[in-house]
Order: sequence, then structure tokens, then C-alpha cells
Amino acid sequence: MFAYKSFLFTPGNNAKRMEKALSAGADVLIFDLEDAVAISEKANARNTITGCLELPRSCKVYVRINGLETNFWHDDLIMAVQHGADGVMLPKAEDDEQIKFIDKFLTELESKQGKSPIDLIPLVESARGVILAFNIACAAKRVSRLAFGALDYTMDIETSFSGEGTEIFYARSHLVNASRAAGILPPVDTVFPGIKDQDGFERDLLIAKQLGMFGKLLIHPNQIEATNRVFSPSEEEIEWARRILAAFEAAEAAGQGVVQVDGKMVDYPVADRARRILSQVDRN
Ligand SMILES: CC(C)(COP(=O)(O)OP(=O)(O)OC[C@H]1O[C@@H](n2cnc3c(N)ncnc32)[C@H](O)[C@@H]1OP(=O)(O)O)[C@@H](O)C(=O)NCCC(=O)NCCSC(=O)C[C@@](O)(CC(=O)O)C(=O)O
Ligand SMILES: [Mg+2]
Repeated sequence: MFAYKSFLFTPGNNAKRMEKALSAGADVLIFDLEDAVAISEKANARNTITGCLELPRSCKVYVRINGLETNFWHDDLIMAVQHGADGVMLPKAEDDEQIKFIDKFLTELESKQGKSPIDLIPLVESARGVILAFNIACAAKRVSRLAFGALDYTMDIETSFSGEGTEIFYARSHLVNASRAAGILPPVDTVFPGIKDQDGFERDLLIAKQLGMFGKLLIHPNQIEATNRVFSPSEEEIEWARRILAAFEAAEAAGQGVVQVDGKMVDYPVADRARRILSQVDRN
């Protein structure tokens, strides 16, 4: 599974915006049936998304279904599988039991409809979800990665979303650690609500990247460019990786497992990081 960088949410009852989003440059669109759609609009949004899923597309399209605590999730899932969504996002993901339940439902639905398995991204956005993140990540093979929802999470832990990252430092790091331990892709970071605060947004991207998260949930097209840029290797990183690998491979050929480059020690983990950067360049 490829590690996508930019995931743009678009409300599922707005056909014009969903259609436009298809060419906005995000790796993934998330047509939303949950918190961006009023209760009275849920059935209309499901029909509107059905139409948009039929449109030709060069990006992936996921559907954020309603949570298992609602009466909507069942029809949401059937629509997503029936109309060829590339993945589904489960909001308010709290534990592995939920994931196993969804996985079983999807497996039965896919075999009935002769469809291949759809990707599942649990959106972790509560204290319980964070503490059980490892169990959630291991609960089904179709879970490619976790996503973090800080707006609901900060409400759940009775604080507020500062935009500086202080109050979500632990949750972000815990999701990174749980994902690595479970052997799945790094988690996708939370939305940043300040759609006019480009500097704050870019700072938030860099903090998330440094903590080991990869990719970001977005709420506006003007957040796509910075996200794709920050989560792609920079020219400096590519040049550094090439230099490190050349020096390390020469040292290794001479029977050494460690060498100094630019005044810093380079051993296997550093060389592996350089290889990972260059392999991401090839994939991009
Ligand atoms: C905020 C606002 C209403 C502002 O609208 P405005 O109209 O004032 O924006 P403008 O700047 O005037 O738009 C300029 C041009 O961009 C187009 N355009 C704007 N937004 C677009 C878009 N999203 N998709 C495609 N196109 C778009 C627009 O159509 C126009 O196109 P055009 O007319 O052609 O020029 C709008 O952005 C919006 O609805 N955002 C998505 C909100 C959403 O999905 N929330 C749920 C997911 S988060 C969540 O649930 C939290 C979480 O669960 C998860 C977590 O945290 O990670 C948690 O718990 O934490
Ligand atoms: Mg939420």
C-alpha cells in the first residue's frame, strides 16, 4: 500500500465541491458522510456521493462513513463498496472489536458483490482510541494505517486545540509508535482548522513530520500544496541521502560498518534512512 500524503475532506452533500476536488491535486479525497454533513442531509449525501464515485478520477477516493453508534453506517458501507470507493474511513474508532466487526461485514459484502477488499483507515479521535491504537492497528489486514482526529480528541480530553501541538504531542507520538509496532504505515495527521493561517499550517506539518507521522487530513484545497511538498523529500534531503549512501557503501566495501560524513557518524540505520528517502523519490 502506498503512503499517500494529502487527504482532502469534502462534504458529501456538495456535488460541485466534490467534482472540483477531483482535480485539486490531493492524493486522496475523503467524501464525508459524518461530521461535515447535517443529520437531515445524510441520505442525500449518500446519493450525491454515489454520483461522484461514477466520475473519472486520477486520485483515490475514500468515504468517511458515519460511526457505528449511529443508524447510518450500514447503508454508508454498502454504498461505498457497491460504487467502488477505494477505501473507507471509520470515525470515532475506539477499539479492535469495532474494526473486527467492520472487517467481517465488509468481507461478507465484498464476497457477495465479487469485489476486492477495500482499504480501511480507522480515525482515532478519543482517549480510549489512542490508548488502544496498537490493538486497532492489528485488528484486520485491511487496515493500512490510522488517522488522528484532534478536534474530537481535544474535546474528549477536555482541553482545546491550540494549533501549537502541545496538547496532542502524546497522542501523535503514541499513534506513531503503535503503527510501527503493528507493522502498518505511519499515521495520517489531524486537520488544521485555520484555513487562512498558512504559516501556522506549515509549522504544524513540520511538527507532525518530525514526530514520525506521514501525511495529513485536509479541509481546504489551499492546504494541498504545502502538504505534498513537506511530505516529499526536499532537494537537500535527496542530495544528503546520495552523499551518505556513496560514503557508506564505499566504507562497507572496505569492511567498515561505520564512517564519518560531514562530521557525523553514519552507520546502518543512517544509511537505511538515506535509502528510504531515495526509494520515496522513486515512488513519487
Ligand atoms: C471550511 C469551509 C466550510 C470553508 O468554505 P468556504 O466556502 O468559506 O471556503 P473558500 O475559501 O471560500 O473556498 C474557496 C474555493 O475552495 C473550494 N473549497 C473549499 N473547501 C473545499 C473542500 N473541502 N473541498 C473541495 N473544495 C473546497 C470552494 O468550493 C471554493 O471553490 P470556488 O468557488 O470554485 O472558488 C470548507 O473549506 C469546507 O467545507 N471544508 C471541509 C470541512 C469538512 O469536511 N469537515 C469535516 C472533516 S474535519 C473533521 O471532521 C475533524 C475530525 O474528525 C478529523 C480531524 O481533525 O482530522 C476531528 O474530529 O478532529
Ligand atoms: Mg471528528
